[in-house]
Amino acid sequence: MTRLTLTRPDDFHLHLRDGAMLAGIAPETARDFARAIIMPNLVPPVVTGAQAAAYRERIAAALPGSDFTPLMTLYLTETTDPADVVAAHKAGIIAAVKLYPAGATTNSASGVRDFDKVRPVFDAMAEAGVPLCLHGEVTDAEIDIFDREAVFIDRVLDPIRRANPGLRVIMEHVTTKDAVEYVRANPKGLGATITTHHLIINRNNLLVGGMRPHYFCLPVAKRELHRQALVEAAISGDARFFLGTDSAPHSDDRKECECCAAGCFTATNTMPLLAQVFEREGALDKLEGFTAHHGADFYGLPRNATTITLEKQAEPVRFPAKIQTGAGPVTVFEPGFDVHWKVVG
Ligand SMILES: NC(=O)N[C@@H](CC(=O)O)C(=O)O
Ligand SMILES: [Zn+2]
Ligand SMILES: [Zn+2]
Repeated sequence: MTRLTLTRPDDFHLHLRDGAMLAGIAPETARDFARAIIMPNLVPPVVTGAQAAAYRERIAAALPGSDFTPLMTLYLTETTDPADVVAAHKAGIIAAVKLYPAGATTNSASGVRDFDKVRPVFDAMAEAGVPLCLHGEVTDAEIDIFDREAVFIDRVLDPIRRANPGLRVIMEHVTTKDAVEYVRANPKGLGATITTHHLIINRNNLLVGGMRPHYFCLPVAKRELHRQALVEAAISGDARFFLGTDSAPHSDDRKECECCAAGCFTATNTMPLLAQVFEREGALDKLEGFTAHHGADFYGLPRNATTITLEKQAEPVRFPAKIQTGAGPVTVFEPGFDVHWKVVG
């Protein structure tokens, strides 16, 4: 197959940032994607419906003439007002609420420490049908960073789901076989996003032969067997697994320094990279479900009516190495293998 026309994809986990960075990188997503779930971890975070509405306006202003639709989220804190969440969802301002355990990742200091404190919000969300997106890692100093996702499932996620069986939950950017197995074993109300980069790199790519700051993200890439479990889930056709790129731009000076910020930037080349990965697995026929159908169905959104076309090139395709923004250059994720697919329409 050399030409592939798919329903236009959506990105169910995206960082667009704000200000000059937003202006510089938003077109990279809007070029290929119809919609994206926009992460609220700005500084300060997006915590109220009014702030989400204002952020949505700033995104629209950064994309003049584009029909891209940002699907907004609220950043859950221990003082979030359940009534504000429900009202913002009812008004069509937000599509979901995002839970960051305090300290788990970039800009998560205002996240949740005591999960009991947000029970009333979960109850209201379950009642009103508002989905919960999770950064699923514990933050306890004694837990090894490579085990933090698996421990989160047992200690935090499973208890939340038992206490609120009606809550619809999306485990974001899953990185382990454990997470894939947990989703498979819990058929009701549970979905998971998988990033582009976690389908491509394992922890050796991050650490062998020198540390690669542009491969550092959270949750950190795991062993090869986990990457393989993610690929199997993505190409399985199982509708509970869908694309959330977690494209998370940081300017090069924040990546190439003593304390490198976490995040990989894949907005520019995600669809060609995924086509390459799915083709390698003999699963190009599963790419449309993963990138365009499963997530929309999970969120109860209509599937996009427009399409995207990818074409296989004889020569490897060259993508820009960096996107220049008013907030500095951002390095585009480099997969470490030749990519022959190109978006042509
Ligand atoms: N994934 C990351 O490594 N970083 C994200 C935050 C997140 O999604 O955890 C960011 O905002 O930079
Ligand atoms: Zn995260
Ligand atoms: Zn993220």
